[in-house]
This record gives sequence, C-alpha cells and structure tokens, in this order.
Amino acid sequence: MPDAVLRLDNVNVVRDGSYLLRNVSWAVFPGQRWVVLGPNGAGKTTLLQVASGRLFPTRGTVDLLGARLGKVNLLDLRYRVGVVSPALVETPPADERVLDAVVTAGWSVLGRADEEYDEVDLTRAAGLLTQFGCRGLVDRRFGTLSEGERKRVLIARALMTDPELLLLDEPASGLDLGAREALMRRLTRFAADPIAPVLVLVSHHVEEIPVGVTHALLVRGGQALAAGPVAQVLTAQALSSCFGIPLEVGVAAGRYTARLAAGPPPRHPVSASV
Ligand SMILES: Nc1ncnc2c1ncn2[C@@H]1O[C@H](COP(=O)(O)OP(=O)(O)OP(=O)(O)O)[C@@H](O)[C@H]1O
Repeated sequence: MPDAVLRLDNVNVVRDGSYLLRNVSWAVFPGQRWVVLGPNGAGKTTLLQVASGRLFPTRGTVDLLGARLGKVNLLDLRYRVGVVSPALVETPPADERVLDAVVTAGWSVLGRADEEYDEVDLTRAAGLLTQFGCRGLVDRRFGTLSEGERKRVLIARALMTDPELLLLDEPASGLDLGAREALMRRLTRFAADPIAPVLVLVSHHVEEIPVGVTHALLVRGGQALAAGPVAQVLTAQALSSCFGIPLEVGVAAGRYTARLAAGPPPRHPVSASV
C-alpha cells in the first residue's frame, strides 16, 4: 500500500479542559475522496485545522504529505495543501478581479498589488476557472459574485498551487438547490479525474456528497465513530448514531439522501472502525 497522504494517530485536541478531538486515528491514501460528516460541534473544523497543519494536536501524531507535524516548516506544506474554509482561510477582497483572486494564490497573497504574473500562471488560473464553470466571470469583482460563484472561484484558487491534498469545508453551505447541484456536478467531475488531488470534503448533509466520493468518516463529540468505504459507512444505523436521530438513508445513482425514520434511535452507538 502507498504511503498515507494524511495520517492521524490517536489525536487529541484539548481546549479549556474540553476534548475537541478525542483519540482520533484516521488515514487518507492517494486517489481517495473522503467526506467527513457530523452534526454541529462534532469537531469537523478542528479536524480540518489539524489536517491542514494549522493546529498541533495536544496529544497524538499527525503525518501530512510524508512529514511529521512539529518537525517540519509549515510554510513548506502551505503550497501542497489547498484549503477552502471560511474558518481557516481569508477570502479575497471584494474589489479583487476574479482572475486575480485565483492567480494570487501562487504567491500566497490576497489582493493583487504590482506583482507581475507569468502568462503560464494566468492561463492556469483561467483554466481552473473554466473547470469550475466560472470562465465568464474572470473580469468580475469577487464581491459581486453570488455565493455559489464565490465557492467555485475559491476552489479554483485553492487548486492554483497544484496541491496534493484539497480540503473543502462545507462547500455547499448556503447554496440554493441549483447552485448546489451545479457545484456537485463540478465536484463529481473533479472526483473522477485521476490526476486531481486527494479530496477531503466536510459536510453536515449526505445530500452534499458528490458522486465519486470513495470514503466517509463520521464524527461526533470529537470522536471518530466510523471510517471506511462510503457504502459501508453511510448506513442508516451509523448515520442515526452520528446525528442522534433515527434516520432512513437512500442512495440513487451515487447520491445519498437521509430523512427522519419512524421508530426509536439505535440504543448503542456504532463501534469505531478506524
Ligand atoms: N478554543 C475553544 N475552546 C473551547 N471549545 C472550543 C474551542 N474551539 C471550538 N470549541 C468547541 O469545540 C467543538 C467542536 O468545534 P468545531 O468547530 O470543530 O465543530 P464543527 O463540527 O466544525 O461544528 P459546525 O458543524 O457547527 O461548524 C464545539 O463544541 C466548539 O464550541
């Protein structure tokens, strides 16, 4: 088996005496596309902070792209991990031209000043915008975009440095049905691309899992309840335990749905299989 792109071993994050993450062990390998699901306050954003190298665990170890956190200069990893998360990454200024909002990621800056960009970088930025359906927006100001357009531009920006790992924090939150489905279509294509980076996508909703996601991690109360191939993990029993309500789960053409089921919730949480 190839080396893990990301490996957490017994990770604990403790703040003010509370466990934000407790004994989380999780490994992500090349070619995989993960969804991390859990209710509000489960620890998903904390997990992404750790996974992006922005937060050291209180206990446990994190290996990211072959380097042990704490023994590597995080700036060296910055270009190799793409992150789209309002909690972790600042967004471009409202008056930034969309093409500049993407191309400036190559310099790790927000807001283009006087720097000159190579034609190859501008072409790459335009190509990424095209890939995410934003070709017609290159000359617009970032602040004038709809929420759905902004999300797709930010994904293009995160891909500008050709990262090996892409972390998306609730990419479909706040989108209407049409915008969500447009994003799902783009992410489905992305997931199917064999040269696309490893993907970890965080969500509250199974409806926001694009086709092509291969693995799922369920988080509740800072703990990993289950992890593995998506069809094995996203069962009614496991999701009911994760969200604390009885759920019926459906899957059609690779897309999941969940709704409240009749009957009591399971009496025992699913055991960890991480
Ligand atoms: N610095 C802190 N000190 C104490 N508790 C914190 C701190 N930061 C976060 N928490 C708590 O840790 C828990 C996990 O937070 P986190 O943001 O990781 O959850 P989440 O799953 O991303 O939630 P949501 O889905 O609502 O965004 C929450 O209960 C939060 O209130």
